[in-house]
Amino acid sequence: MWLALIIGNSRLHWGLFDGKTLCHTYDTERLSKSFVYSLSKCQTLSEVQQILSSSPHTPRQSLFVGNQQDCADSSTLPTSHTLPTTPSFPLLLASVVPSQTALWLTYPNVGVVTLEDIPLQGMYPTLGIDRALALWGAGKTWGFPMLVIDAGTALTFTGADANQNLFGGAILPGLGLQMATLAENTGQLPNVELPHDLPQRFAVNTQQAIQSGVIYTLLAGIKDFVQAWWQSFPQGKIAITGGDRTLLISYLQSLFPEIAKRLIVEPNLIFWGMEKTQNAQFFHNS
Ligand SMILES: Nc1ncnc2c1ncn2[C@@H]1O[C@H](COP(=O)(O)OP(=O)(O)O)[C@@H](O)[C@H]1O
Ligand SMILES: CC(C)(COP(=O)(O)O)[C@@H](O)C(=O)NCCC(=O)O
Ligand SMILES: [K+]
Repeated sequence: MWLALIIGNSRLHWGLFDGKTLCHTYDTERLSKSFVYSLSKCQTLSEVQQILSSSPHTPRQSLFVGNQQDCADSSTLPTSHTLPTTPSFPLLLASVVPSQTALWLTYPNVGVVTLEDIPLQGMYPTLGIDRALALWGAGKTWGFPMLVIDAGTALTFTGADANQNLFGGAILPGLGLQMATLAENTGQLPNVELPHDLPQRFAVNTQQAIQSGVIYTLLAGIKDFVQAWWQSFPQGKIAITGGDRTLLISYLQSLFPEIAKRLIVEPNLIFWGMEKTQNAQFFHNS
């Protein structure tokens, strides 16, 4: 068993693996140095699950990964399994937040994924590790050419051609960040939640005007990138991930159903990418 930890700009994403099988995922807030220490002292799987799902730093979401056929059910996990030889539960880390990376490097049994661990060609040195991993995970799972849309704190497009060569991509503020930045940097605009359904385009109040502006321009931008991708790669695949994927898919289904139909929706792309690196091979036997 091993833990994968992805440190994004909004929160931490945890994956509990049994070898190649992703058993549980958890999203938590950023955690303290004392939490890192407590996790390192866990001796059993149930202690690890306990600390992740009910620490004072309560996770906002705790999901059972139900779509993996061979995934162990939580009730069948060896909850009293004592860790055999390693002093701490093995942890594989991928982070796009350097200050958080530094904190987690204090964990005794940590491996860090870098771009060098990902066999994609043509990556530039400052490419985000989350983008490279999501692209690798999606391409190895569904095939190349592959374009990944990650609707997280930032919204990113990251594509690779049939030869697993980075084609390129783009970065823009994600849905949440666009809403927040309007509220933070103006005198009269309120903080507004994202609606579940596609709003009216021509709004007649402030709240709906913000929602409309952010959502319709983002959808138009996605449509434009997707069409450009299909122009370069008519058979190219597209996968979407990230915390805002479900909302975006629902908007796309209303506005551009032809595009929505062709998207692969997968919350765990980065975990699949981590599992498919050499680092994870190392953990498969632990
Ligand atoms: N429970 C949640 N907590 C925080 N953000 C959430 C939650 N559910 C959905 N989101 C959305 O997910 C976005 C962040 O996406 P995520 O992929 O988690 O980011 P990152 O990996 O960059 O930390 C936020 O903009 C927010 O709109
Ligand atoms: C673009 C990102 C901020 C996305 O981070 P996230 O929204 O997933 O937290 C991150 O991948 C990053 O810091 N990238 C480095 C620059 C680049 O990819 O070119
Ligand atoms: K992202």
